[in-house]
Amino acid sequence: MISVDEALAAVLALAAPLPTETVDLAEAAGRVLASPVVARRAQPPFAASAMDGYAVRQDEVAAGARFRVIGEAAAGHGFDGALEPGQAVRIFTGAPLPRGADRVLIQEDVDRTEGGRGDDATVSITLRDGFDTARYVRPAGGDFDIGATIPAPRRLRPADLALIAAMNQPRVEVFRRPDVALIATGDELVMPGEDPSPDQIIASNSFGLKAMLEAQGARARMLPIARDDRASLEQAFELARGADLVVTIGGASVGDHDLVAGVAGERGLDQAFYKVAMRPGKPLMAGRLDGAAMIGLPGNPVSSMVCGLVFLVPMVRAMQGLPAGPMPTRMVPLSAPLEANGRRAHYMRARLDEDGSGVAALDRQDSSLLSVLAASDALIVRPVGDTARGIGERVPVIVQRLHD
Ligand SMILES: Nc1nc2c(c(=O)[nH]1)N[C@H]1C(S)=C(S)[C@@H](COP(=O)(O)OP(=O)(O)OC[C@H]3O[C@@H](n4cnc5c(N)ncnc54)[C@H](O)[C@@H]3O)O[C@H]1N2
Ligand code: MOO
Repeated sequence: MISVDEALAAVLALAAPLPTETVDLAEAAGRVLASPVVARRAQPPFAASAMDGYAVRQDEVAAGARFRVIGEAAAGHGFDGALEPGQAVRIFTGAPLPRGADRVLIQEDVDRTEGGRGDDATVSITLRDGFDTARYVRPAGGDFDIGATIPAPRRLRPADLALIAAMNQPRVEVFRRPDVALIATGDELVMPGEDPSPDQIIASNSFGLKAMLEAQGARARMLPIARDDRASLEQAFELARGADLVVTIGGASVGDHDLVAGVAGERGLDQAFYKVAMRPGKPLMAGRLDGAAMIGLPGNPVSSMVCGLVFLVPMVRAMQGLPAGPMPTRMVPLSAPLEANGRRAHYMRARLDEDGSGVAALDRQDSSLLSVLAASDALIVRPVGDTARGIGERVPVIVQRLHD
């Protein structure tokens, strides 16, 4: 049995970054940027008004000052001329500031007077006492300048997409999504909604894993359930061809019906390891098969989900060019004591206190209990041989990601 760290290093060695592709910005949410984005335009490209009001010269601003309104600047339609002393231009939010102006008076602060008729019509404004002293001018390039750069790799969030659009870049280069084939194995399994015989149960693991992997940017294909015979498993491996990562679920242990390692071996699996010193998840297997990475997950539902989190998530992240490494942990004080740990690293299903300031392991830790997993929002990571821990001691915790 190897350690979790050794197993993680071995699976990450199977997970090189995938080739890149160029996609429309509208399709890029959640993808990982593969090359930096450089602004083709400054934002704002001109000094712009931040408010609706009147553009004037800052050095003329004083309570009671009067200005003649000589024109209008709206968003998308600037004022062509230049502002002379004593003049103002009606201006709206987002409009370019006229030449000569460097201050905007908000319309709430002025009294407007209209005089004359026809060609002689004049509009003037007078600044009231107690006016707002802010300048309300957004300088050119105040958000970003031409050449501003978003570095890669980076998972593109909604705000990034808005920023890239503002930089006038309609497409981005991203890493290809990992294609993951999920193969559930076992005569006891039927799909949800089907009619199980008394000896059967519902195949649940692929649903949790699919959601977990897709939340990380992968595409996960659920292949038909492979039965506990060679032909059925062979067929499933055939259907998995072309995937970047093939994940089997179950059939990994030592029972007479546990066929995965045998069949994968006959198909040329270059095995990296079998069995990891962790709980749950001991009978984990990894290797390379037909040019793809292959991971054999244990069948117990919590084992497969914990292994998914500890190994598959880092793998699909690395395949998308993100830094390769373990799931991040946070040190959180215990709000209930823990017994000493044994010879396998233990990933204990746990709940954070309401305010996140403490964490307690749930009572039942059997690896078949999906209801306990679903009630948890964290995993306490117990190293091999960890001593008993008391209330208030800080322990490493993987937070939330089971529910992402
Ligand atoms: N003599 C030993 N027996 C077992 C050992 C061992 O070391 N010696 N290891 C145990 C551990 S730890 C685990 S974990 C399990 C894993 O075994 P397998 O990977 O071979 O899994 P199965 O036997 O196929 O299934 C285990 C359990 O999980 C259920 N299952 C399987 N697939 C699914 C699925 N897609 N959805 C829902 N549930 C699934 C299956 O029905 C079994 O109940 O082995 C121990 N035994
Ligand atoms: O190590 Mo197994 O994965 O307990 O359930």
